[in-house]
Amino acid sequence: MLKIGITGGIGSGKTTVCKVFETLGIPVFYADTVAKELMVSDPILIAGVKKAFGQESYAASGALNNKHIAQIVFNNQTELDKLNALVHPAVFRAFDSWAKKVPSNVPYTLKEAALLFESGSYQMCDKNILVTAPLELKLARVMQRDGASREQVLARMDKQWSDEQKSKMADYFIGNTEHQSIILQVLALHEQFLKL
Ligand SMILES: CC(C)(COP(=O)(O)OP(=O)(O)OC[C@H]1O[C@@H](n2cnc3c(N)ncnc32)[C@H](O)[C@@H]1O)[C@@H](O)C(=O)NCCC(=O)NCCS
Ligand SMILES: Nc1ncnc2c1ncn2[C@@H]1O[C@H](COP(=O)(O)OP(=O)(O)OP(=O)(O)O)[C@@H](O)[C@H]1O
Repeated sequence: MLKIGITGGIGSGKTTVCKVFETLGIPVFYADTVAKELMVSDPILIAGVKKAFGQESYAASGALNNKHIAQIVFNNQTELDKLNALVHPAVFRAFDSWAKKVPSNVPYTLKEAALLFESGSYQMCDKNILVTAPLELKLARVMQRDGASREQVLARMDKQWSDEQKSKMADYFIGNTEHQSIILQVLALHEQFLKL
């Protein structure tokens, strides 16, 4: 089964692009979403997060206190490394078992991850796509989507590799500005992937 990784900086639009692939019947593994699910369901991970970031990492209901954790990790690289070391191996395992269950008649699958290159998970994929957009557009999108401040978004961007770094490792590119059609670019890539 051909596995294609897809990434892009915060607000580049990788999730939006993946929704277009899904309309073509391509199964997508959303690593960031799975990471969040595991953080409230995997007992070992929950214990690790509480130990690293305190009991207040979870509400009494068991819900994750995203704000508490984000406030710690996006302001301190050592704390972020701790969180990544807890979460990423669990996400890798989940991807492995997800991929095994994909029906054999599917031409290829996508793995969408914000940290595809940074975490090394691109190595689990045969080819990788980078979604790009200018910095100001990414900032505006995330500020609007999450109701976040410019500083909060910049703090996350600062913890991700630059597009320049990522582009050295990518095989394909999708530009996502107002002037570029993601639908046409996805269709063109889909045709290429069917021939791989
Ligand atoms: C820190 C947490 C609790 C903040 O939750 P919050 O709801 O505010 O953000 P959310 O998960 O929706 O992420 C939004 C975006 O932030 C960026 N981001 C998230 N985690 C990270 C990270 N570890 N490093 C750099 N950027 C990150 C990504 O661009 C992501 O798409 C959450 O992001 C988390 O658990 N992160 C660790 C898991 C992880 O590394 N996920 C990303 C790749 S698997
Ligand atoms: N081409 C586009 N036109 C209009 N809005 C867009 C476009 N692409 C993305 N957006 C919007 O920008 C926001 C960010 O997009 P999306 O969530 O797909 O980015 P992402 O790269 O997955 O971000 P994150 O790393 O935070 O998960 C969303 O609200 C989305 O609807």
